[in-house]
Amino acid sequence: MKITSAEFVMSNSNVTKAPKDRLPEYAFIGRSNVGKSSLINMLMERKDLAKISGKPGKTQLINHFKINDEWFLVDLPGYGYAQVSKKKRVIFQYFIENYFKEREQLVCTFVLIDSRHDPQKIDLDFMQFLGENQIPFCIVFTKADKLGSSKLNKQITSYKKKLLQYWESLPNTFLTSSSTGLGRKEFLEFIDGVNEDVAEDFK
Ligand SMILES: Nc1nc2c(ncn2[C@@H]2O[C@H](COP(=O)(O)OP(=O)(O)OP(=O)(O)O)[C@@H](O)[C@H]2O)c(=O)[nH]1
Ligand SMILES: [Mg+2]
Repeated sequence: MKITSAEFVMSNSNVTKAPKDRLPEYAFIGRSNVGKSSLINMLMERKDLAKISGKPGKTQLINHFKINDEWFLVDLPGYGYAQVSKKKRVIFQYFIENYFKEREQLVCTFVLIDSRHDPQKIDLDFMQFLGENQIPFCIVFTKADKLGSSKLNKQITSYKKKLLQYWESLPNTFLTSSSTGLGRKEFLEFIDGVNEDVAEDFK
C-alpha cells in the first residue's frame, strides 16, 4: 500500500463523538510508552503526525487519522501507567472500554508489546477482554532494534509459547521497529488485505 494522504481528523474522549464516516478502522493500543504513536508515524512515514514522548502518558485521548481517504487509524492512550492519578485512570479505562465496545467500524486492533518484555498480566487481561468482546486483534512486537537478533528471537518465541497457554491458536503477529522501519511493508500489506476483505461491508 502506498500512503498518499494521512490527516489528523480529531481527538476526543467519547466514542459517540468519533468520526461518522463509514470507513474501516484500525486501533493501536498497549502499555504507556510501548511505542504506539511512534509506530503510527513510522507506518505513515511522517515525523510528527502522532505525538511522541519519552515520558509515558503522552497520548491521552482517542485520536483519529484518516488514511488515503479510505480508512482510519486510531491512536489511543496507553494503559497501565501508574503515574496518572487513580481517578483519571478509571476515566481512561472507561472511555477506552467504551470505544472498543461501541465502535462498529473497528475491524482490527493492534496490541503492542515491547519486544524486550515477558508477558505481563495487564496485556494478557486486555487480550482476554478483546476476545470476550469478539474484537479481532493482532500482536505487534515493538522496539525490535533494542535487542540483538538471537535474544529477540528467543524472547518472541517464549512470548508466543506463553500465549498458547491461554489461547488455542496465535493471532497474527508483527515484529516492528519505528527506528529502523522494520515490519512496515508487512504491516501495510496486512491492512490492505483486511480492507479488501471488508470492502463489501462498508459499501
Ligand atoms: N529505539 C526505539 N525507540 C522507540 C521505538 N518506538 C518508540 N520508541 C521510543 O519510546 C518512547 C515512547 O514512544 P511513544 O510512541 O510516545 O509511545 P506511546 O505508546 O505512544 O506512549 P503513550 O502515548 O504515552 O501511551 C519514545 O521515546 C520513542 O522515541 C522503537 O521502535 N525503537
Ligand atoms: Mg502515544
